[in-house]
Amino acid sequence: MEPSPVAVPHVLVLPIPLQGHINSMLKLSELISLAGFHVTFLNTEHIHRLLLHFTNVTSRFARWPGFHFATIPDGLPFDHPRSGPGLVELFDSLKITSIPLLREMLVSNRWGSDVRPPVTCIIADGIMSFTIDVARDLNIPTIFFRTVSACSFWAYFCVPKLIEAGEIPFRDADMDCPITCVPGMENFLRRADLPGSCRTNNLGDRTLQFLVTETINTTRASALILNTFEDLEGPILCQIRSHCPRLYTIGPLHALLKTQISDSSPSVSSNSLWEENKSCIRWLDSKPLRSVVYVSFGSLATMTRDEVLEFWHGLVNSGKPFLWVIRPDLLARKEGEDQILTELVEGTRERAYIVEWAPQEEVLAHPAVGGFLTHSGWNSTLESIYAGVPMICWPYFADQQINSRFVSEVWKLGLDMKDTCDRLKVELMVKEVMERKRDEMIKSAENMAKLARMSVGEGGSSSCNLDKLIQDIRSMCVRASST
Ligand SMILES: O=c1ccn([C@@H]2O[C@H](COP(=O)(O)OP(=O)(O)O[C@H]3O[C@H](CO)[C@@H](O)[C@H](O)[C@H]3O)[C@@H](O)[C@H]2O)c(=O)[nH]1
Repeated sequence: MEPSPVAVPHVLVLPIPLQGHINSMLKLSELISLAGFHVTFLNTEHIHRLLLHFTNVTSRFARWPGFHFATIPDGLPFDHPRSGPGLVELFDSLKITSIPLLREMLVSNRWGSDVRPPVTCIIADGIMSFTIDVARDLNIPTIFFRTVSACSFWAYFCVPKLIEAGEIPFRDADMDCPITCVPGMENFLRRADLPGSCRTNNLGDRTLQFLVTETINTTRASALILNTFEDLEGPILCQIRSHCPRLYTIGPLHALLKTQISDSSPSVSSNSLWEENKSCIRWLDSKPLRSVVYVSFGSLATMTRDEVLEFWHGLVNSGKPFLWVIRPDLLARKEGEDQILTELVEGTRERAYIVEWAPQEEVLAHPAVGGFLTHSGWNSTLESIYAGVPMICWPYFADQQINSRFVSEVWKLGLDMKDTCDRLKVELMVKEVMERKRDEMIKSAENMAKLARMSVGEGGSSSCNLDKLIQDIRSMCVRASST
């Protein structure tokens, strides 16, 4: 009997409810919607409320007739912080709440309708491997999207090998000691550069176990999507392909979206969970070419009062103007410490601009920005690479530790100041990037930006891989419906 053709695939997109993940998943969803697919984007109620409040997602996605949002509870009380130490509770609660709900909703065809077929494919965040078990029972192919760099993915993948070789747990406190068991990184990787959770003496550490298991589970998925590009991480991608042969690199995703959807200016495509303060663009307009240091530590990092002060003094002493994003929850605040923010604003009125959240892509594309002091989150790193802005890296946790090593040692796009936080070092790093090494840094940043632009342009690797992904989703759905 002829298999019944599936006219239009229906993809269920399942993000982790955190800014860096939601942002990338929404961008991917727009690209898939552009191909004419039905897309259901499953948000937690909490994240959906924030998105509706701070962005124009409803009107923006209205242009895709096949796209719709759906929501599920995350199982936590309304006022739970869902960040910092609360992240573990979020993950635990998601697992307990989501698995039965997801199964029930798929079985009852909750997201299908007269005009929308049942779900035919799932694209899940790559650290939600429980999806595979649910989907497999229902014969639905699952593709994983890992929102981190290929280099950090590969390092997590190699952790069992590192344990077997006795490289972790570390035998002493020498963090410069070379790590030799991650193929492709033998010449430059040190203990200090391994993803944050490897810095433990307890191999049963929950975060380490979780990330390693989730990474290895990727081999069970039908395919893997990474937000990176071949010219940036080619040698590491070869290593990953020997375990996950169906690998689509479609980064930088924000740039691919811009090239595929011509009216997608940065401000139009914001997926921010905080209110963007656009007044900083006017402030940047008044500053000379490449004179400003942009400072942001992403959506999750927190800092102590002393760390904030060291950065502040270092930046002020560098003599450069700076634009600093200080999220309302950046400071691990204790009583009386709110005062510090007022002092910062007052003390830097001449040369600095402080906002709670910025339109980051627009800031990085601004000609006045000459350097980016960043926590090395993967989205920020890619956005900086695409904009051709050299980086000063102060990694906070997880993948950021290895991203910063690649930025400084492999791609030569900036400097890595991990594990230090003192005003002299900050001042020195800023001066290196903005003055002493300025020309060489700008040259390599511009070269890499050019490669990034080529990868998302017509015939570029990421653009072709997106086409291939779209075709493969169609064929996966036809195959699944015929078995
Ligand atoms: O004022 C700001 C600050 C940030 N952003 C955006 O927020 C995102 C931040 O993402 P990222 O740089 O990846 O940092 P995190 O929010 O910390 O991301 C988490 O998720 C990333 C992707 O998985 C990981 O690489 C990080 O380690 C993890 O902390 C980026 O798109 C920024 O453009 C803004 O729009 N405005």
